Amino acid sequence: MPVSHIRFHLDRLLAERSWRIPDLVKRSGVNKNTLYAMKKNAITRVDLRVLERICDALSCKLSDLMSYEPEGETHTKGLLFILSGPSGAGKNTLINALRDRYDLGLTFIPSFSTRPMRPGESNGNPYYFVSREEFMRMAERGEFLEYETIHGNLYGTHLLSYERALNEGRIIIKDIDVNGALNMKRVFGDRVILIYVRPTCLDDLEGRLHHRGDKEEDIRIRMQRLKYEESLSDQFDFLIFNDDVATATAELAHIIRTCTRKHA
Ligand SMILES: Nc1nc2c(ncn2[C@@H]2O[C@H](COP(=O)(O)OP(=O)(O)O)[C@@H](O)[C@H]2O)c(=O)[nH]1
Ligand SMILES: Nc1ncnc2c1ncn2[C@@H]1O[C@H](COP(=O)(O)OP(=O)(O)O)[C@@H](O)[C@H]1O
Repeated sequence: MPVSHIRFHLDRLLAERSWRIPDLVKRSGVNKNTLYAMKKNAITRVDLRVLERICDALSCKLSDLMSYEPEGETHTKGLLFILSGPSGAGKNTLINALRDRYDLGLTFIPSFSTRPMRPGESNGNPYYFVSREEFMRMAERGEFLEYETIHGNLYGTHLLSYERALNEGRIIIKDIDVNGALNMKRVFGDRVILIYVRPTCLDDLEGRLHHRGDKEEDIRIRMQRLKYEESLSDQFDFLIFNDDVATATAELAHIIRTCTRKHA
């Protein structure tokens, strides 16, 4: 019988590094069956030398790899709704409309980003704006759950903020790019609900970005990613067509209410 209060976080540690079990086998020399069992939290006993080799290979502390979680204290209490989709789909518009018009008690956790601040934005809204050097220092210290380069800028989700919020049972909403969204699903499993947002007609996107005031060059860069984003859309749990903000916001609120009730 696997133990019930000791949890291994190998799944997350691998996802953060974009590694798979064979990568860790190569780097640590630990038997693959042991690692698979640990990843699934299905392991019953483990040699201290094995733990040491895994921590060495991952450059992490033992407390990053495993924890003792008494009843009711696992981070599987909260839920994370992730909106992804092409630039201009209206992800931020929907999040703002939801927070303004619906009382769902949602938590928004700003990511860290190196992109320049736009007019009307401030530090922490919608990002903590940092230099590339500061971002990379944080990444090296393992402070991000995942990070990606998108349209030439770095974006990262802050590990401790998410763990704390999920532990507290919060319902989180955040827009994250398609790669980051799928990585978060790998880390937190069914506590993550993936929602893909797009207009019915993809030709509308450019006009929206012009309307937002984006520069011609920025629009071109954003449109280059469209095909890639669309190619991953079928891996998402829900699809929302944002043609009308009020209708799409109502749909989003309905998804959040239904999933929250189901996971309560
Ligand atoms: N992987 C990842 N993507 C993020 C994160 N935060 C925001 N993003 C995504 O980064 C992309 C660029 O966002 P933004 O600079 O606001 O530009 P926009 O897409 O043109 O509105 C969007 O797809 C966001 O959803 C994060 O922490 N991690
Ligand atoms: N349903 C919609 N119809 C028309 N314009 C929209 C709609 N939703 C959002 N917009 C506009 O499109 C632009 C991009 O929206 P934004 O929320 O910034 O997109 P994203 O966060 O997905 O990049 C903004 O100017 C916004 O006002």
